[in-house]
Parts: sequence; C-alpha cells; structure tokens
Amino acid sequence: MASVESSTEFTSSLTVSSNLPPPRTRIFKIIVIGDSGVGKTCLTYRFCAGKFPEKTEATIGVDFREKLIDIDGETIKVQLWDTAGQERFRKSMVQHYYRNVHAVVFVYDVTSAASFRSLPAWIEECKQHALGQEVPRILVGNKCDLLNSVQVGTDLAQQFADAHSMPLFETSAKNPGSGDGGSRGSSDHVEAIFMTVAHKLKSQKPLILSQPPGGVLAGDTVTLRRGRNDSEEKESWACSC
Ligand SMILES: Nc1nc2c(ncn2[C@@H]2O[C@H](COP(=O)(O)OP(=O)(O)OP(=O)(O)O)[C@@H](O)[C@H]2O)c(=O)[nH]1
Repeated sequence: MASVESSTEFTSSLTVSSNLPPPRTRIFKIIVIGDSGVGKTCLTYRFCAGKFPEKTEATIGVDFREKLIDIDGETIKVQLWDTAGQERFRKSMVQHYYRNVHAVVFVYDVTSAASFRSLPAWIEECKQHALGQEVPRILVGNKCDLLNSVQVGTDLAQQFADAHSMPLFETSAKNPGSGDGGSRGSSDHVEAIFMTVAHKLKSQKPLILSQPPGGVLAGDTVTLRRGRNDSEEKESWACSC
C-alpha cells in the first residue's frame, strides 16, 4: 500500500456516472506522462468531466481523476493519474505513481518539438520503474486545434510510435475533432482515445478486485480535493496503490 505524504494533494474529478458502482468493480490505473504544459491535465479532465478546464495550473505531484465506464456490459473504473511534468513537482511522488500501473499514456504537444524530443526520456523513466512494452502504451499528440503552430508532423510522430510499438493519436483537449489530424482527417476524440485504452485493459488483471458498495477500501486514507474547477469540498478516500 502506498504511504501518501500528508502534503500530497490528490484531486478527484467527478466520477461520471449517476449510478453507484457495483460492489466488485474492477479498477484500472492509467498514468499520463509527458513534459510540463503538453496538456495532461486538460486531457484527463476532458475525459473525466467531459469539458475543457477553464484554467489550469502546473500539477504538483500527481492529480487523480476517475471515471466509471461500461465496456461490453461490464462497468470498470478507470483511474487516471495526471502526473506533474515539472521535475521539481515530481520527485516526491514518482515512486508512488509507477506502482501497479495498467497502462501508460505518453503525451506530447504537437506545437512543441521539444516536448516530442523528450519522449525517449519519459519512456526510459518508465523502463527504470519496470514498465516495459508488456504494459499497454499509447502516444498522444495534443493541441491539434493550433493548426498554424504545428511543429511535429504526423509522419514523424507515426515513425516514432511504430518504433516503440505504440498506437498514435492526435487530438485536442480543447477542441476535440478539430485540426486536420494529419493523414487521418479530423483529429481523434479524447473520449475515444481513453476508451481504446480501456478496451485493451479489459482482458488484464485489475488493480483491485473488490470494492465495498460505499467505495471505501481498507487502506491508506488520503484526502482528495475535487477538481480545480469543481467544489473545494474535502472527502476521504482510500488509496490502494
Ligand atoms: N490550444 C490548446 N491549448 C491546450 C490544449 N490542452 C491544453 N492546453 C493548454 O496548455 C496549457 C497547459 O495545459 P495543462 O493541461 O495544465 O498541461 P500539463 O501537461 O498538465 O502541465 P503540468 O501540470 O505542468 O505537467 C494550459 O494553458 C491549457 O489551457 C489543447 O488541446 N489546445
């Protein structure tokens, strides 16, 4: 079980489901990594809350969002760990978020060649934490709505994705469906990207097999704050990472 430092603040966005999860919901942990400013927070927020956040600040440590989704008739819980891109905000949390990971989403900004050039370092960090090619991984180029500022073309990104055996998606957290999406027409929708990952996960062993109806597990209790743009209401939660 992870011991979470008291100073660490996890953020739980809305679980987008009006129904309570069934008592034995399988939970899958997906980490989202990439340089600071590529849009990791916006992408995870878009998926979990269904909208683009009005304002974001640099993530400190890790934010935590989750969503219940239905895959082939089974409700599973997807936990998105939105990690800090800035080194100084990552150090204390790195060990925690690389534990029990089911899938990795690498993000770069299509308008930033530097963020693309950083990808090998992020892949290497995963390797150092024993996350190799056996863990489903995808590559996401974000900010496709900024058509006139693109620095990383689809062909180059596709070559990189192929070389690392990852599917490539190009999207915009701000305006999904916008952009020219390179050779594929309009850009991918954020929802569809994460659902693709979820489908890959379905056949895997979950992080946690059971969850009491109330949603609280015997484990380390941490304090979660609702998403930046939601209420600041505090709530207790169990972290079983
Ligand atoms: N135009 C455009 N701007 C975006 C998009 N996604 C994110 N942004 C902007 O990019 C900036 C950084 O977004 P974040 O989601 O905070 O980036 P991050 O990767 O989480 O950054 P760290 O928390 O520092 O690691 C913000 O000003 C967002 O509004 C997008 O798809 N299009």
